[in-house]
Amino acid sequence: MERIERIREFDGWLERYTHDSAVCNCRMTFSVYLPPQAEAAAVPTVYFLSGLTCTDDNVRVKAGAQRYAAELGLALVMPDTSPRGEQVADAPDRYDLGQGAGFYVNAAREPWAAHYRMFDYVNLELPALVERELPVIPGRRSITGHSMGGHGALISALKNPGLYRSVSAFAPICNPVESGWGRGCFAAYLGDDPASWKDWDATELIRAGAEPMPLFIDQGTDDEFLLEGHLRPEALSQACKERGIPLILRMQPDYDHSYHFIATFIGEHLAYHARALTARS
Ligand SMILES: N[C@@H](CCC(=O)N[C@@H](CS)C(=O)NCC(=O)O)C(=O)O
Repeated sequence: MERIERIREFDGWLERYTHDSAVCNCRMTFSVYLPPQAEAAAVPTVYFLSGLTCTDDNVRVKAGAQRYAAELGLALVMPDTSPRGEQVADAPDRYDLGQGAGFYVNAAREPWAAHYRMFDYVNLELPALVERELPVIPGRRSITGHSMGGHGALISALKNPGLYRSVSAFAPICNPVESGWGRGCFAAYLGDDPASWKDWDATELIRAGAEPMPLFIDQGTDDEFLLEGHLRPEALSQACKERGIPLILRMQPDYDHSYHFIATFIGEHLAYHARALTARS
């Protein structure tokens, strides 16, 4: 991998890398924040998966996460949201399909399947690379994300029991098979049979008996995408109740969908992950 940027921040380093991805079959970019503690010893890692229209850049400039990561001694890995490049299929007139909208699934249908394998990228290829090349503790990972990335974080944890010490999400798309955003992407990437979509939907995975794991979610009550029915935390909450999965769902009065909302609560999410990551196992 090639480092293309290195910025001093809170006595640690905000870095950006590009690398050839065998999984996505293209060059990928990601950012990582290494806290000051990483200069003395390897540290645990929190992955942050971003939402529609984002690159690795949005969270690192808007969430204010690095100050907390520096205090807590956590590395933050911030992947891109899709494969990129001229040879990668896209829907240029759509913000919610194609590049910037990988939806953290492995596409099964062309033209998408050639590159859109973000589930394997964020859960397999990227952690292997990060843990080989950077001062992080192998296997000691937690995951969070926003909106489409909150959906990505939830399915990553639910489909890979034991891979993450903890999972949280900001305004996640909880039940994409029932949301406009999810249906649009799933039909394109996975095919016309909605039954095949359920394997990539947190609420459906829980209904189908996913291994119990505590879930921690913050959701603003004034989020326009909540009000339009894209997010459906109530469906996830109901599934968790039926299956005995511990869910902390905090409905935060008056907050919207933006990074102002994320910036308000990111410190609490990182502290939650730090507790799980430093607990004796
Ligand atoms: N209104 C947005 C919809 C997409 C959106 O709100 N994206 C969220 C994630 S779902 C985001 O984080 N956008 C980038 C940012 O706020 O920096 C648009 O049309 O571009």
